[in-house]
Amino acid sequence: MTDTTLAAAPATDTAKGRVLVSMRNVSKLFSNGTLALKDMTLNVQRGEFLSLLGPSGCGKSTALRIIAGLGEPSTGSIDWPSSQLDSRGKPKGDIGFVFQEPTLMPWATVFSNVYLPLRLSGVSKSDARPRIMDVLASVGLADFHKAYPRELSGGMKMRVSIARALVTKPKLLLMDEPFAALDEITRQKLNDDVLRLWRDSGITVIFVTHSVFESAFLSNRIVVMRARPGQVYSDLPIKTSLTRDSHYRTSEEYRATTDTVSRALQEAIEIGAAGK
Ligand SMILES: Nc1ncnc2c1ncn2[C@@H]1O[C@H](COP(=O)(O)OP(=O)(O)OP(=O)(O)O)[C@@H](O)[C@H]1O
Repeated sequence: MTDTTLAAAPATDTAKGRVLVSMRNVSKLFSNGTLALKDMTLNVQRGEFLSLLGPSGCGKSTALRIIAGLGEPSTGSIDWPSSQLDSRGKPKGDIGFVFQEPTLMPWATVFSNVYLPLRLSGVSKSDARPRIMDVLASVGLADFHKAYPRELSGGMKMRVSIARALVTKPKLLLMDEPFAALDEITRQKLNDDVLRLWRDSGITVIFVTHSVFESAFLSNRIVVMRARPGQVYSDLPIKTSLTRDSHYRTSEEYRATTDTVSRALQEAIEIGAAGK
């Protein structure tokens, strides 16, 4: 007996205390006149694995960067209802970011790459060592701490990038198409690992992807965006009673989920193309 619950709309529980971060009526107009986001409102709940899915150019990365504080909204606001904020209104040390490129320092070992965010916040190497070795073990790279990036495969480099994002123990992990450049088998393996890390740590994840299959496998909520202007088109809770593993990938339930998400994405693409 399967239990897929998919509904086009309200995954937005706005109960205070459960919301980690809110985008409130966020618009972004770039200086070249591109309106990347218009009135985007999104409440991200603690502990969610939320995927932002949408056609190229719909503003997924822009939304993620604004949440991370790497860009400012033109209008609207980002609110952190229950986080301590620094003097610039950003949450203190609460965000890890993984980009599509692993962006490792080629001259530094795996250990030193993962140490970087701790070094920047003044943690000594000896204090950092146990945390670094723990996080490397959690991504399966404990034996590679002395290796250099050139000695690693693409998937291993991405694991280092994930370890570097997690070493500060952030509450929120933002991932911008992290596995798009990897082959399918490596991607599936990393999907399994990210799910395990999410389950074990209780961290909140916002994951940007173009892939219906990846988002349906990973997420407990998928926010489908439309383009021109970038906005939330559909908000889909993804529930399953099955363990998300290799059996789930071939299950009828997963197929039904991907069908529903594909339909929502297709509608979002058509509405964006028609400029409605
Ligand atoms: N710095 C910038 N200056 C001007 N326009 C920008 C800038 N960054 C993004 N844009 C534009 O804003 C829109 C949204 O871009 P964004 O990268 O957020 O979309 P996306 O959904 O992440 O796309 P993709 O899936 O292709 O990565 C696009 O039209 C893009 O060209």
